Amino acid sequence: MPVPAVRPLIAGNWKMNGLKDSVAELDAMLKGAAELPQGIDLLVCPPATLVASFAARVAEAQAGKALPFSIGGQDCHANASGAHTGDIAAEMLADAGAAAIIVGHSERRADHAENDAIVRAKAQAVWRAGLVAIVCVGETQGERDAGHTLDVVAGMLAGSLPDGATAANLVVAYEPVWAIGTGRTPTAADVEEVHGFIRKTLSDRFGAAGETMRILYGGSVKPSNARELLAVPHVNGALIGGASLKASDFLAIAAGCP
Ligand SMILES: O=C[C@H](O)COP(=O)(O)O
Repeated sequence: MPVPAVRPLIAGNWKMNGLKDSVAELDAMLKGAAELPQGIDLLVCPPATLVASFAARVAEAQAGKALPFSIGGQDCHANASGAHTGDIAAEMLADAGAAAIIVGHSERRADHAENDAIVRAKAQAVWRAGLVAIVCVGETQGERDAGHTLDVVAGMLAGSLPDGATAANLVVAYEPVWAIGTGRTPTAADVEEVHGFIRKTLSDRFGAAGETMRILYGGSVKPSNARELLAVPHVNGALIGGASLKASDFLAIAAGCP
């Protein structure tokens, strides 16, 4: 199928890393972002404790400038408020200045027993708060070895994506679980197969909107492999864990956008 021109998104997921003094890394990212080629969106998802201060810092840096940089959350509860000790609502992240929220990351699915129905409800919560949902899908090593990658991804997309997705409110991140934090990545041909499959699935379900929804690749993306991965058809950016903690690596990956 034709490969549409889609504006890339380079997103950093800091996971459970970062303290107040990590603002120095954010400042370095903001400085470097101004020097990147035009047309690349950047997003950093720090721990919830840093969302408000980081968003304020980004807003300061953007004063009078077109700097496509935003701050996001890493998870949210499906409800807007209530008796859910330790949880955070999408509305709270929006109030703190987040523009997007990751839902359905494999670490949430594994550590917190989140299934597709829960992920779907969370994605709806993200939209209710007016933010962009970044929904993660991906197979385990065992599923890949058994030749079930596309079936697993199809099932996760069908179960995790709510109706009503548009190119503006949904980003899909393909993250093979076995590639996360391991230094191992699928071949470019394997990434192309899965991203092409996701594109077709999105187009079949959401029509024209599905043709330009961003599909990110995530799992051991580094400056050394970013250029090759980002050049794969239907790879519209990256969701980066470890390498997003260091401004120089994050910026070098972004510079690898075709
Ligand atoms: O959300 C990000 C992914 O889990 C990738 O993490 P990683 O770049 O450390 O492999």
